Amino acid sequence: MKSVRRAPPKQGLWRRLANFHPPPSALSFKRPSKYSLNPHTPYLSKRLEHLLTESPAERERERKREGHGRIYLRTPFVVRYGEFFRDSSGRNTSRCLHNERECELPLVDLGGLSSDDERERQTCVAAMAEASSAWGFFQVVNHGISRELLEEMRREQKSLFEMPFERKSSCCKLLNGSYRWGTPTATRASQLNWSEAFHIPLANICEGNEDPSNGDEEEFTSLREAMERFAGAISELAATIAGVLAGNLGHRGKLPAESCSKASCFLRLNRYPRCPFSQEAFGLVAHTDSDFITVLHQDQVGGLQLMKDSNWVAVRPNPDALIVNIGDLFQAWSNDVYKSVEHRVLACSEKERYSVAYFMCPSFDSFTFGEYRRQVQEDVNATGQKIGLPDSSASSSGRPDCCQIYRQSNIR
Ligand SMILES: O=C(O)CCC(=O)C(=O)O
Ligand SMILES: [Fe+2]
Repeated sequence: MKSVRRAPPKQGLWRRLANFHPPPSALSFKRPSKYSLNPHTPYLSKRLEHLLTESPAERERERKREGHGRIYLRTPFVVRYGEFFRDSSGRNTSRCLHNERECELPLVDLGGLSSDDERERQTCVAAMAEASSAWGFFQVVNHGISRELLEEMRREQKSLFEMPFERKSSCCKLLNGSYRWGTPTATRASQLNWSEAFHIPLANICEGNEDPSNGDEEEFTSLREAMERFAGAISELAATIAGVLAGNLGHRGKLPAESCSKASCFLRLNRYPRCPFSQEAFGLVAHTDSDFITVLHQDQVGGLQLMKDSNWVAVRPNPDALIVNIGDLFQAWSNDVYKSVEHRVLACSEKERYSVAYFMCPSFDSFTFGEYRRQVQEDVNATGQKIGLPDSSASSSGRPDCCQIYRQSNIR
């Protein structure tokens, strides 16, 4: 496997990828390094320690209190990051992020793909291709994933996040090392993700319960089964969509989807806790996805925004639809025909929000996805941006986050 050569700025990996129409290849994937849970300042740590070790009964009491309006006071997010939202006099600062225009994303009925009528099929393909170029995002209905499966996945996701804070970081083989919360490197509100997530390679999900000595595994059987079914269905959907979009560009042979292995694709379970500083906090800061294509199942709370014609627009949730977006690799692979568009999630004070994202990350003959991620990270560190992205105005300091480099945007 050749290593990735550092390319000069302006050309960089991005341009090389753009001219690269890859045959599928074996993928060597490197697991993400273990997430550090302890970026806490000393004067907060004692309190946090207490929070981390609170008993289930204590958590229950806390939940009840939340229900009676005494919310947020002791959550790890507030303890760790509350100081970002106070000015020097100790007052809460306030800046409103919530007045963006709401939009209806292009909606594609995937039923058209299996139509006997060739024109109908072509209309469906054209709608996806058009949206991928003009928006980088679209919604799909009649996507073939049953409502039951989506609901089951959401139920399992919720009970997973219900676990005590400390358990989430080290609970079992299935999840170990995949939990992250907040943004350990953040030094101000604009860099902070007010969210927690499990970022799980498909290989982990499909491994099965191989180590019966690990008592935790049993507890997660229903989660694993739901994830396995969900991952199977959503990866098939992503491969179909990627194949159709690649076919539309004239790539009829081996498609990138075929070079995806279970080790190179991820499920990311996101939870956005209620946030007392929602006027100025991000659930997820502005970023583009570094993968090939992402398929997202979100709940009805809302908060996802994307960049359209240099403005942020809010995506109105549609209960029947999944959201598809183009990642950096697909933009490069398509010679910029399809766009990897910046998006972000706003925090919400009223309701917590859940989403599940599937990241399709193929590999190529000359480099692995892990190498690609490292190169992107180097580019971000050296130049402040992902080389070749259209928006060069963002001042950034990114960090690799499996499938993403979060670009710290100029928004204050
Ligand atoms: O939760 C969402 O709506 C978006 C999630 C996302 O952009 C991501 O995980 O990369
Ligand atoms: Fe994303």
